[in-house]
Amino acid sequence: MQIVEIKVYRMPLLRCRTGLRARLLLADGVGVEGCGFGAETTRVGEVVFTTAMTGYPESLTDPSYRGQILVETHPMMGNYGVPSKSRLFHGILQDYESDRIQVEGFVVAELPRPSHYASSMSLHEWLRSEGVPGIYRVDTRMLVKRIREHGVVMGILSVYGEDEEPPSWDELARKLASSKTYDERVFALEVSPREPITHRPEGRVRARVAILDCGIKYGILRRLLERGVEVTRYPCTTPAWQLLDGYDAVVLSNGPGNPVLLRDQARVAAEVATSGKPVLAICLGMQLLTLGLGARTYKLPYGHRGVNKPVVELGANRCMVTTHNHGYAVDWDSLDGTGLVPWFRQPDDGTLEGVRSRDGLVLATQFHPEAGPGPWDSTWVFDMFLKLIEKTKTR
Ligand SMILES: NC(=O)CC[C@H](N)C(=O)O
Repeated sequence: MQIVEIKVYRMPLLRCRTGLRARLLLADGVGVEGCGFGAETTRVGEVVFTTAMTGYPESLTDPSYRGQILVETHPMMGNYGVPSKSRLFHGILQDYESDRIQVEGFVVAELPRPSHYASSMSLHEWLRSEGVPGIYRVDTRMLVKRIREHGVVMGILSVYGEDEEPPSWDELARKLASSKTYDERVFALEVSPREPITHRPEGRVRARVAILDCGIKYGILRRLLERGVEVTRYPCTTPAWQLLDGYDAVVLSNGPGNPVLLRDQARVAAEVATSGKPVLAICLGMQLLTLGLGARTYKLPYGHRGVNKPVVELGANRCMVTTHNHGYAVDWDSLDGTGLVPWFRQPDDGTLEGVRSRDGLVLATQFHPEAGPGPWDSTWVFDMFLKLIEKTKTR
């Protein structure tokens, strides 16, 4: 997309504590100047926002944010620093959703100094050590309003030293125009493991589950391991027979990017879903499952990202507050003939938030029942999955 005119917004910048400045340019011509933090580098990504008020270590390491520049609506980020990686849960990092920062860039209004007993470093140090740029002291309300009204846009974020010549807006515009858009890139293969990885629970093994790992959040592993499930994560390119061979059930993971680019994975999802074994599909997993069975997905104008999103369980007359991170959704009207029925609905915009198979063996949520971060209202979905596994094992 060609930028016709650039309009620059600046907050009064007295002094940047980090000694860095930053420029963020959106593809619609909005330029924002602020203080920089993290790495002195330039990155391109789709600019999206989350309404989560906390849980930034989990959001930043969520592989589903790959390819995106994340704006936080909550005005202060970094208050409790960055959790130490020595905190483990069943051998998995306790406060992270993967081993590294996944976002392309981070946009926050204010970056306070951290204070917390479990903090090992500041947000600035963490982003710098992982080569990720950040910008603070910017009007994130203005950015979010624009995205909400005009939809998500591509953007470019550049961090430079306070005494250096800033990259020109034209140069940033040129780099942005020559980059591929988010929707046409396949990110899932970048965050998927190269080889199978097995994690064993502490204590008795109640079930063995194979995961089609297209960028799984560690929270899903934690919720399975604490229930006595041994999990084996397979690369996103694994055929269905391997996921079914010797396992009690299959999990189709969350992951980044446009689901329609993952045709082979959608076929695999449909095969495991019709195998007679229980299947739990989360977020991208639900999109692959529904696509594979003949439904359609579409892009939401500005997505659902937050830890404070209501979903209504259809037929049960109850509502839960849940964690979301999705830019695409499944079309309600395309479920006919798939063997799937609606399960959850988002009451704000009516988005389909979950489906189940008619025989009840396949459970799929568009939201994140593992809630990392987020309220634990929906972790019972994992108990339901375990009950299904136990029922089918003794059949
Ligand atoms: N969290 C996810 O799995 C995201 C799925 C997909 N990439 C989307 O944005 O809709």
